[in-house]
Amino acid sequence: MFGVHNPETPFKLLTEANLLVQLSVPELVEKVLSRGEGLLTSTGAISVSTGKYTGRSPEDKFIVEEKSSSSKIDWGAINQPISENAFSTLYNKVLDYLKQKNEIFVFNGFAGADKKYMLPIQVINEYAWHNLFAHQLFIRPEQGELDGHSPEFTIISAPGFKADPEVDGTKSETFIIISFEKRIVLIGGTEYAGEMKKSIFSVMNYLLPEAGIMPMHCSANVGIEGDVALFFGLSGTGKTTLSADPNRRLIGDDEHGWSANGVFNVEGGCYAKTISLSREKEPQIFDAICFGAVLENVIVEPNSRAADYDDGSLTENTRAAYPLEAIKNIVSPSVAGHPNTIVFLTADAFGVLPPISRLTKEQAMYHFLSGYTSKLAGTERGITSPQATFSTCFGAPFLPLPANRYAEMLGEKILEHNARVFLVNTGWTGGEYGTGSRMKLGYTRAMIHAALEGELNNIETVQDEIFGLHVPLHVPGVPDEVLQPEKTWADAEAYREKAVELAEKFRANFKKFSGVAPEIAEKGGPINH
Ligand SMILES: Nc1ncnc2c1ncn2[C@@H]1O[C@H](COP(=O)(O)OP(=O)(O)O)[C@@H](O)[C@H]1O
Ligand SMILES: C=C(OP(=O)(O)O)C(=O)O
Ligand SMILES: [Mn+2]
Repeated sequence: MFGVHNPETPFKLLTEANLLVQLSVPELVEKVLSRGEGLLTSTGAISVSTGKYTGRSPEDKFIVEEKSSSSKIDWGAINQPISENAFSTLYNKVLDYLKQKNEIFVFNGFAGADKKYMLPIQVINEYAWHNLFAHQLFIRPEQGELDGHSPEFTIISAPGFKADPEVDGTKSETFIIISFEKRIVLIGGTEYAGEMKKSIFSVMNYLLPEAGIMPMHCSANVGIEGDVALFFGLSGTGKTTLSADPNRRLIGDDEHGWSANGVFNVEGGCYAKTISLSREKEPQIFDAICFGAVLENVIVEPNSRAADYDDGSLTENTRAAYPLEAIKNIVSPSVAGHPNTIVFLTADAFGVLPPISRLTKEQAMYHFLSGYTSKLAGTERGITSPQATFSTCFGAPFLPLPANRYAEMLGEKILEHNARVFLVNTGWTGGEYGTGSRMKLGYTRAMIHAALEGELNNIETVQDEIFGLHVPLHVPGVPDEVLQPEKTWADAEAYREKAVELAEKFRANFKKFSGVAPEIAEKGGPINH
């Protein structure tokens, strides 16, 4: 649909090698096992460990500085430039490296479930398990859909190839490079499979706005009435967990587009965090980890091959990848109408934001732009405990264009479809990280349930004195005192100090949005005292 065919054809350059194209799940599982890449576990999932890189590596991510895209990119710490020369040298080295391999795995499929906006993609992998991951996470072609399939973006992942920063222009042995002109994502040095899915998300964040579609870092599900809900949030805030709901059909757990027709999933699978996973608390996800699923860095008991989800010894960022169909109640294909409820998930490490509050239109814009949350342990290299961050659109690491571009689109959509917006703190309560505790999942689920059922539409709220948020006094299934952060802290003065400190951070951060309508900054943010 984006009309540009991949001008480079890495696939053709690789014909000397042994290309294994479009292997089925059982064939890939056999390859993973026979090549010694992973183990079979007691549920039939395969388990792999990724070595040194167990989360994304944002410092090693680059965009090629090219004429056709350069002026559009929001260059900076997130979108770091690399020269065309450096890219093509590395690209040729990676291809030469892959040509030496006896087996290379190729998946052809799509990103974007709405047929009108589907992006044909190709994933070329050094490892069988990465190709299985691609098969489960991206959209699998249906019968006949590959006739004439011509990739408009190609991912090449060669983790065994290590760059030499001195000569290759990278920062380390690892690199994740997007060339929008050549339509290639080149990955080396890291085995963390999440880089592949999040690279295609970055690509969609570049391509979709040009087609008038809003790309979103959110999960989505739909109720029996056809009511669609979106859950925005940075990694670990609960998108996957909270969108898996027995009463609602899942559209997708992480990446969506919102077009004039409604929302659609970018992907064909889910990528759940599995730390402390239990059937009791998260039954849908627990049961989805069956044959064909991929467990990353989960410790497996050597004899019984049972996964020990409580063991975080390799990383807190243990993961399971499985196709959407592994969840029982899904929408297929993953497209639905316009959302009427939008939830912003924030994991507040300060422990001062209310567990749920209803946002005015100005607050919705303010909080979307601010994207206040925490980076949770393990998802990015070097993050070992929750770190407060302002991540615009709750997905700053994946946005190649300036933030306002996305925020304006959301603002228009919220107004046009009159969606109600809630801010939900899935992070800390009763104190900051270290003294307080993580919000109970059962309470968060009850609050989300009430919000989605419209039970919070016309109820009594109290306005939070520091952030100006409208907090419900009662939510079915949640003790009243849990709803008011100051009541959960042992020391009210300590609470106030922390809250004021966070409000200051909000203000300081918001200064960077100079072009924003003044009423958003004035009416959307913390109250001036
Ligand atoms: N109150 C809560 N709400 C949501 N998730 C919670 C909560 N408390 C603990 N968790 C845990 O936090 C993690 C959320 O991860 P996940 O849903 O995969 O996030 P995301 O999809 O946004 O990256 C899960 O391991 C979940 O069990
Ligand atoms: C996979 C990731 O995020 P999420 O948990 O949001 O899917 C990630 O940030 O690497
Ligand atoms: Mn997720």
